[in-house]
Amino acid sequence: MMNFTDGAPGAAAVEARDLTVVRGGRTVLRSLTFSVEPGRITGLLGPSGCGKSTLMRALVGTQAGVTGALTVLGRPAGHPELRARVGYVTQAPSVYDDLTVRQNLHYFAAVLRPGARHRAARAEAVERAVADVDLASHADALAGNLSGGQRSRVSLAVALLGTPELLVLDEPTVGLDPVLRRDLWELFHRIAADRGATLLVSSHVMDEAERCDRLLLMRAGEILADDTPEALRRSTGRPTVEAAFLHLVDRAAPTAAAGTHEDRQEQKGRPRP
Ligand SMILES: Nc1ncnc2c1ncn2[C@@H]1O[C@H](COP(=O)(O)OP(=O)(O)OP(=O)(O)O)[C@@H](O)[C@H]1O
Repeated sequence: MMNFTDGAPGAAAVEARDLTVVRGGRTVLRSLTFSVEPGRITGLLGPSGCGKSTLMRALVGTQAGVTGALTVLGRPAGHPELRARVGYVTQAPSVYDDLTVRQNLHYFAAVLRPGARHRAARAEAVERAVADVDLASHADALAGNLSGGQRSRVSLAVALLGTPELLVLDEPTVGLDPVLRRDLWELFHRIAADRGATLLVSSHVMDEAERCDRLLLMRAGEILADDTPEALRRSTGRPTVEAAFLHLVDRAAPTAAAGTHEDRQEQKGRPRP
């Protein structure tokens, strides 16, 4: 995979050009070109199966079958230097059920910053992350005894430990009640405003689109629109981002059908990874 030259100050947090991903012999992302502004919240929205998780996996360097150019914080996606600079929260909470919330965080903090000399800094980072996700009252509860939403927040706290410059969050609000969803979005905005971090947040809930600074609307492995919520509503003449998205889907329908045919042509000559 190619990469762009090192990022200058103010450069895009993510730059993709002709980014294509083939999974199981099928092209699931096709020739995407976009950039993600630093210090802002970009929403990655689209229906189930459109390729949001695949795109996020490509960004953090865990996806095979990636071609094109993909640069993250001035480095090729997956570069070892990015491990401490990028926080990634998968859809399935990745926490140890037999450890408490605090023990989970101490464990991951030790992986990030091993050694006795970092003990005080680790303890501070753990307490800050617990407070960030509003789990202080459950800090000593076993992760296995938490609700689904609470476990998701532990995962998010793990990603916040290293104060990452880029946070990649795959559907972080799934299964959360409206109050928690609102609180989490407030936290995302605080992280962007106070720390200057860049957030890429996926969702298939269109009302969450209105909370983002910028949107990448996806469908069937393609980007339908890359704009602010306001500009999308204005350019489509629709009152909500959801209505704008549906309008764009209807307009793009013939192209998507053509893409399916291309898929079939591509599959003929391609080895299965
Ligand atoms: N391991 C795999 N092998 C082959 N194809 C896969 C694999 N995992 C996912 N896919 C396909 O890749 C496409 C994109 O999947 P992806 O998980 O990125 O979508 P998504 O937009 O994140 O969906 P959701 O919102 O349901 O999580 C889908 O068509 C899916 O069937």
